Amino acid sequence: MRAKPSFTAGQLHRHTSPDELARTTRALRATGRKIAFVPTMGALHEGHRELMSRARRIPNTVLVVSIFVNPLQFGAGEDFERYPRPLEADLEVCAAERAELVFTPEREALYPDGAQVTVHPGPLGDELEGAVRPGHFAGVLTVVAKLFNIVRPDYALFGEKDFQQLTLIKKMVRDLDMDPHVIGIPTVRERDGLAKSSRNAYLDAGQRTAATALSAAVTAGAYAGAQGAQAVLAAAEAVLAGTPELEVDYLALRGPDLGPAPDQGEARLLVAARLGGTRLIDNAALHLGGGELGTHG
Ligand SMILES: Nc1ncnc2c1ncn2[C@@H]1O[C@H](COP(=O)(O)OP(=O)(O)OP(=O)(O)O)[C@@H](O)[C@H]1O
Ligand SMILES: CC(C)(CO)[C@@H](O)C(=O)[O-]
Ligand code: BAL
Repeated sequence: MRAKPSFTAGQLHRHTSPDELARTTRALRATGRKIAFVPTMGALHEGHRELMSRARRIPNTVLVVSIFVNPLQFGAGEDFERYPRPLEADLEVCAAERAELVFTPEREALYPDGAQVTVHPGPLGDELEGAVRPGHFAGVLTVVAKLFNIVRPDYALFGEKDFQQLTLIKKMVRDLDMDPHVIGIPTVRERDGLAKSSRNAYLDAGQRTAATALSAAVTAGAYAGAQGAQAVLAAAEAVLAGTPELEVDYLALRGPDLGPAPDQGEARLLVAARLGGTRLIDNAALHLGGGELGTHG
C-alpha cells in the first residue's frame, strides 16, 4: 500500500511527481477542503501574486501553484530556451503568498511519450495569437487539461492579460465538460500602464519606454468606444503609429468572447507587437456606442 502523503497545513510543499500531487490533493479534498489552482510558467511577478492572493481569499481553500515552462506551447524559434527560470525566488514568492502546494514537474514526467494526444482548440485557436503562433493554443490547452486532471481543482485562476488564453480555457472547460470553475483576474500593471509580464525582463531601457504604447493604445481605443468601432481602432492606431519601434502583429476589435465585435455593447480591443526579439500583448474591455465612456480592463 502506498504511504499516505504527508501534509502540514500552512506550509509550502513541493511536488515534482504528478501521481504524488494527485494523491495529496485527493486526500485534501477528502477532508473537505477546496482546491484553488494557479498554473504558471514561473518567473513570478505581481500579476501572478494577484492570482494567488485572489485564490487564497476563496474560503476553505488550499492554494496550489504549478510552475512549468511548457515546451508544447512554444514554436520553433520562440524563447523556450531563454525563458527565465528563477526557481528559488519563485518558491519564495509561493511561500510568501501562502501557497500550500507547488508543482514543479520535469518535462518527462508530464510528457513521458511526447505529446501524441492533444486538445484541439477549434477555430479561435487559429486566430489572433494563434495565427502568429501556430500550435500555441493546442499546447496551452493540452497542458492545462493535464494539470486539471492531476490537480482536480475546484477553482482555476487565469489572468486577463492573456485574454485569448482565458477565453479558450473557459471554452475547453465548457465544451469538454470539465469541472473547474475558471476565474479571470484583471491585468496587473506597472505605474505607467505596461502589463506586468515575465517577458518584460527581456526589454532594454529604450524598449521598456516604447512598450508603454501597447497599454496606451488599448486605453485610447477604450475611451473612444462611445464613438463606435472605427473611432476605437483609429485612436489605438494613432498611438501605435507614434512608436515606430513597435512591429505590430495585430490590433483587433472583437466581442467579449472574441467573436465578431457587436455594433453596440461590450467588446475587447487586443494588441500584440514585437520590440526587437520580444513579443508583448495587451487588451482592454470597452463599451461600443451609446455615449458611455469605455473602461480599461
Ligand atoms: N500582469 C498580469 N496580470 C494578471 N495576470 C497575469 C499577468 N501576467 C500574467 N498573468 C497570468 O499569470 C498566469 C501565468 O502566466 P505566465 O506564467 O505565462 O506569466 P506571464 O507574465 O504572462 O509570462 P509571459 O511573459 O510568458 O507572457 C496566466 O494566467 C497569466 O494570464
Ligand atoms: C496557462 C499556462 C501556465 C500553460 O502553460 C501558460 O500558458 C501561462 O503561464 O499563461
Ligand atoms: N502567458 C502566455 C504563455 C505564453 O506566452 O506562452
